[in-house]
This record gives sequence, C-alpha cells and structure tokens, in this order.
Amino acid sequence: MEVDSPSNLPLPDAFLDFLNENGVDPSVYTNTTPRYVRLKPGCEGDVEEIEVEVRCKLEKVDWLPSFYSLSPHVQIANSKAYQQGKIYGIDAASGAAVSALNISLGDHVLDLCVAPGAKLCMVLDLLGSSGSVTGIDVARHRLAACRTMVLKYSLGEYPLDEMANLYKEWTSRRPWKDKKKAAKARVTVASQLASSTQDPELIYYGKNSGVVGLTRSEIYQTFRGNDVLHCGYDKVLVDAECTHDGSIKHIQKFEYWGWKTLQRRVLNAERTDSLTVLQLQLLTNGFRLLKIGGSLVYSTCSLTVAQNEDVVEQFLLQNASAELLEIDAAKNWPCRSGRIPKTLRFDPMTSRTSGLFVAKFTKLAI
Ligand SMILES: C[S@@+](CC[C@H](N)C(=O)[O-])C[C@H]1O[C@@H](n2cnc3c(N)ncnc32)[C@H](O)[C@@H]1O
Repeated sequence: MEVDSPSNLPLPDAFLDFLNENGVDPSVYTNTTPRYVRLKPGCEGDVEEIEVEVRCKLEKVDWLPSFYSLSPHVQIANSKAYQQGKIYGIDAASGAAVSALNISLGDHVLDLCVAPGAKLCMVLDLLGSSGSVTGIDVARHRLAACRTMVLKYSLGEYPLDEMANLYKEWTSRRPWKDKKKAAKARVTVASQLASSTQDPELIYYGKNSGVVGLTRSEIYQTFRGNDVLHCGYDKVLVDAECTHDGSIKHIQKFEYWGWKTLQRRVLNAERTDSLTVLQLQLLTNGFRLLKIGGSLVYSTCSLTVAQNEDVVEQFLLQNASAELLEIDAAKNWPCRSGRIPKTLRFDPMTSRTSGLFVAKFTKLAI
C-alpha cells in the first residue's frame, strides 16, 4: 500500500521501511526540488535565448558557478540549446561533488564510476583541452550513453579530424579492424583479472589520456598494500554505485516499473549488504590510483549511514595514508555536515537538490 510521507510524496511501504531501518527521515523528501542545468562556459550570453526556447526562467544558482535552476516540469531535451550541447541536466549537488575536487588545468583525472556521465561532462568543461580524463564503468550499455553525451558536449571545440583522434579509443565510427583489435586487447586485460566476471571498461578522453605512470592493464590489478604511491592521478572521483535513495526522481521511476521491482532490485538486504562491500572496494581502488598529495572525492546519492559514513570509517581504518579534507567551497553551500566531521550531506529539504553524500580525501606520503 502506498502512503503519503510527511512531505506528501506518495512513497511505497517498502521504501518507507527501508528509510526507517536506515534512520533516514522521510520528511527530507520534498516535491519542490527544482531541476538544474549547467551552462557550457562561454554560453552565458545565450541565457535569454534559452529561456525563450524552454519557456522558463533560468535562475542562477548563486553558490555554484555555471549552474541554473528551473521548474522541475520543464523539458529541455527538445531544445536547441540542449541539442547543441550548450546546456545539460546535472543536479547542483552533483556539481558540488565535482567542484569539491578543485580541478585545475592540466590535471589528470580518474572518474571511476563514470556512466551515464553528467559529472564527466563537467570535469571535461573544467579541463578544456588540457590534462586528461579516464572514465571507467562496469556497464557497457551505460558507457554507450556516456560516449554519446561526451561527443555532444564537446562539439564545436575541436575540428572533426582532431575529435576523431581524441575519441579514438572508443568512437563508434572506428574501423572494423580497430574494433577487433580493441576487443582482443580487452580479452587480454580480462584474462589478467583474478576473479571478476564483470570487467570495467575504460574510455579515454583528452590529450595523453590514460593513467599517469600506470599501464592500462595495471588499472585492473588488485594492488596489495600501498604499493602504487608514486604515480597515479591528480584527482579521482568515486561516484559509487548505491541504492539511489537520495534521488526521489530515481525512486519515482519505480511507480512506472512497479514498487515490487524497487524492492527486488534496490532495497533487498542482500543487495544492500553487497553494495557496501563494493563501495569500499571502489573507494580503495580509486585511492590506490591517486598520487601522493592528490585529491579524491567519494560520493553516493544514498542518504543511509551504511553506504556513506560507515564506508568512510572502514576505509580510514584500513588506509593509514588517507586523510579526510575539509571542502573549503562548502562554506557557501546549502548542505550540512555528515556524521563524520568534514563530510557533507545534501538533501532535498536542506539544499533543494537531490540527496548526496560527499567526502574528500588526500593521500599522505607515509
Ligand atoms: C551513481 S552511478 C555513476 C553516475 C555518474 N558518475 C554520473 O555522474 O553520471 C554508478 C555507476 O557505477 C557503475 N559501477 C558499478 N559497479 C562498478 C564497478 N565495479 N566498477 C566500475 N563501475 C561500476 C555503474 O554501472 C554506474 O554506472
């Protein structure tokens, strides 16, 4: 049976039980959260034109550069601005997670759970044609969406022949021979994996893409101890797989797919237990690929403590060279502290954004 939560959003019993078990107050979910878009830098002069096109005022988000909020019901997919890659949908809390990385020109960035790629687009915008980004995801079908998105938002920045070069690792227009070679390489890399049956796939973007100081096959290895300390990325984003319970828009999709599907696919205890194991592994692997003095941001769109503070706590216990960092920009962000000092929590009620947990680490030379 569906009951109204205190915020008057119809939430199913299974979800309310899940929130209850995880100590999440259902009243944080409101149906007044706006939708957010990020405007491609350099397109600021087009705002009025975009407003006419989408028939809605774009309100500048004063705490996050290049972000605008608009009514949650406005569709942008058919607009010229969207099709030309001038705007793309990304929640402001997600933007804050990327912003917390403090990306500088020339950085080499690893996006460990990259698909469908909203945060990747922002990373690319911040880097311009400098540095590199390596995106990794386990779901090939989601990576396909990611590739389309990256191509769309980079249109116009490079001449077509240069684009082909930039995207050579994975463009769908690759010649058949190249595709076969890449497939063969994947098998070779896969055979180096000890046990996993799902091999994360890599996509590359930008000049000198790839892992700084590491070979492609080394990314897949399980490193023992802290033996990859003197190479690696300047910045790592681990936007981990989670139960998505902070994103009410995601949860509401199950109204269509069926609440039983939500219970089976998302909320069942076995899955949530194995998720926290995966989250710790993702964070640990991301950290191993971070260079000394670099920054890593761990985020999830879950509001549970188990997938956030508990994972952070475990990780800190197991990694003496990891130190939590204060996120300086957060002083002006509409969020609150997590249970562990320096960690942040966005939720619809406090932030008028989707729910997001953010923690930032650095690697010490010990
Ligand atoms: C929360 S989503 C990432 C959203 C993305 N960062 C964005 O901004 O659009 C989590 C992603 O983690 C991926 N994932 C799950 N297990 C993984 C693994 N073992 N290695 C890499 N990616 C994984 C999922 O396929 C999913 O695309």
